Amino acid sequence: MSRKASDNVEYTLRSLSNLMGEKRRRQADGSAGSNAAAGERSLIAAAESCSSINSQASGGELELAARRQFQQDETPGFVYVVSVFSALGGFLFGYDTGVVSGALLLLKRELNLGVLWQELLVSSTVGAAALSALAGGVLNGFWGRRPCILLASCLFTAGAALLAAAQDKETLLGGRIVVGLGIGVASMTVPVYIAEVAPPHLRGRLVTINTLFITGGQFFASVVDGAFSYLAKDGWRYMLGLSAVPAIIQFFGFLFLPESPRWLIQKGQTQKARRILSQIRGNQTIDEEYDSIKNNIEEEEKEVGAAGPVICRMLTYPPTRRALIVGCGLQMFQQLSGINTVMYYSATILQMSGVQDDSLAIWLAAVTAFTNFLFTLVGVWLVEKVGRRKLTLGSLTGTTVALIILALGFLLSAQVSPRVTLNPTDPSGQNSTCTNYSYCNGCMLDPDCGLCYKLNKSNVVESSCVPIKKESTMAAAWGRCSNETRFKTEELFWAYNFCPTPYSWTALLGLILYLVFFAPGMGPMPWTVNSEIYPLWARSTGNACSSGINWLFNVLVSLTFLHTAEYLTYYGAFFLYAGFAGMGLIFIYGCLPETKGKKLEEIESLFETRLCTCGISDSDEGRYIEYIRVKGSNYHLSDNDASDVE
Ligand SMILES: O[C@H]1[C@H](O)[C@@H](O)[C@H](O)[C@@H](O)[C@H]1O
Repeated sequence: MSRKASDNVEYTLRSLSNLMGEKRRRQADGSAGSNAAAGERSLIAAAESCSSINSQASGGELELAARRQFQQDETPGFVYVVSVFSALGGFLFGYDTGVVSGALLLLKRELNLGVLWQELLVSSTVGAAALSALAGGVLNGFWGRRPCILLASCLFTAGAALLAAAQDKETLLGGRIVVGLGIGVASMTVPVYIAEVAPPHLRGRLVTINTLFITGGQFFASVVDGAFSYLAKDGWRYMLGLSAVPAIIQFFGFLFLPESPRWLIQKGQTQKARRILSQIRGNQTIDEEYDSIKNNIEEEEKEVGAAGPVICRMLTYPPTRRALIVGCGLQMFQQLSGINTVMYYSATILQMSGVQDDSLAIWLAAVTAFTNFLFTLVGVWLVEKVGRRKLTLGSLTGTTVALIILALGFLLSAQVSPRVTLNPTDPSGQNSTCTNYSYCNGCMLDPDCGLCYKLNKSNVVESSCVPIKKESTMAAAWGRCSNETRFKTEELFWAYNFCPTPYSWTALLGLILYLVFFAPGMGPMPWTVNSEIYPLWARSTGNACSSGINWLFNVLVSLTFLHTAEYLTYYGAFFLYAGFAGMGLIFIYGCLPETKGKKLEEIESLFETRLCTCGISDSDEGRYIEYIRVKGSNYHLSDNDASDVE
């Protein structure tokens, strides 16, 4: 379809040289246009090959023209400004989902929150995000991308204000729901918007920057949590209220930033779209891009029709149905690989591996979040080099192996679980299940108990299983480990959620490998791929559904983790995630096509063949076929020989 569309376009000699240069550039360095020097070389080469078309033109003139063209081809900085301002939505997504764990530590003491309320404050946001991501599809279609981003920043600001000023838990819940509504709209709109304004050779990188901002937001949140954790009174107000700052910056920034030109063309506002497109593309010629978007929209309408709800049209039209399955599958497997539980339990895993200082725990979470951020940066760098498919496959393979190592770490720890040697009695005379366990393993799996012990060299001695404090898992309710200051003076250790064993380093290795592999691929690619696989008419709805699936599985995995660990033990839970990741690997191998370097309008054709045949057509990956019309004649650009052109 895109090929037909481009057939209609009259190409000038200049755009022909451009296309040839682009193709050579891809062949030369495998990275579409990212390497400036290679780009320049290829354009000069294209100009040289064009010299046989126009025998009068001297080589010098052509070289000059090619150089001029190359300068024009440089991506204008405005695209980066637009992307960074939109990605603030990603930052807020990361910040608001990450900050709550630290805030809860203070909140539960100050407002006397029970477990139910703590869970409500965490999952209400994710639940609201799931709903508003779905609703965001309709809003994006009707209003456009820009108003949706403005709406999200208003919701973020209002939510932050409510949270910072809250006097009771009900207001807190309201604030968390408002923030969740903002997260949902932002999570589906921002990738779509960036993909629609970015030039094809930078699209993957710019959309991936949004995920970099998500993980950056999570890291920043953990630092803020650490910094304000010392402020026992009202520290949580700063933690939760601070997100208003980037939200306000984004709001005012977006008052001056443009609507997506693709959405405008779809709505018939063609003059405005042309103006914005040339603004975004700097001084490059936009006719080619504009025509291809416009023709594509017209063809789509002819083929699919415009009647009936978009989701029904998507499901009945095979290419979009397939794209939807791939997009939702990617988001589902991202969450089923357990990223949010691994992040959440990272402090425990690190403690388990020998970091005994409890006050360090909160900073350890920051180290994990930073690793996630750092390796997402690697993803930004790799996405236009190796492409989406290879990056996702490599990432998920490593993630699966890391999950197995993590599970083995927990398994080994459980198998050499230390014996409980002391059985103290509860001073209040209440019976607790904790004192009944004879091995640490049972004690660890009971969420109400912890192990208090001493170390003789590296052997656990004088151990007892006792109930945890109601307000904190950092100490015991009574006995030797009830007073944190005694830990140091009496050389006592407290283990909640883990058992001290010589094999704990295996879990640490698993955790590090997990983040190193997950962050560059499985973290960002589901968002990036979803922003580009749907045709314009289905883009908002497709992204709304897949983001909704992401949030739904996020809530599902986090809420079920503790129960899963109780029934299957910790290692069982991580083996289960490894199983899901393995299934995801098969799915991605079979179904995810490569979209690198393609125009958004070309991507639909990747889903024209039967679903899950991408693995088979792997060998076609590098092939680049384009039919163009040069002054009335059709040429096959893969015969990239200027002497063919008359
Ligand atoms: O892509 C993001 C990212 O990887 C985050 O670290 C994670 O918390 C989110 O759930 C995910 O959607």
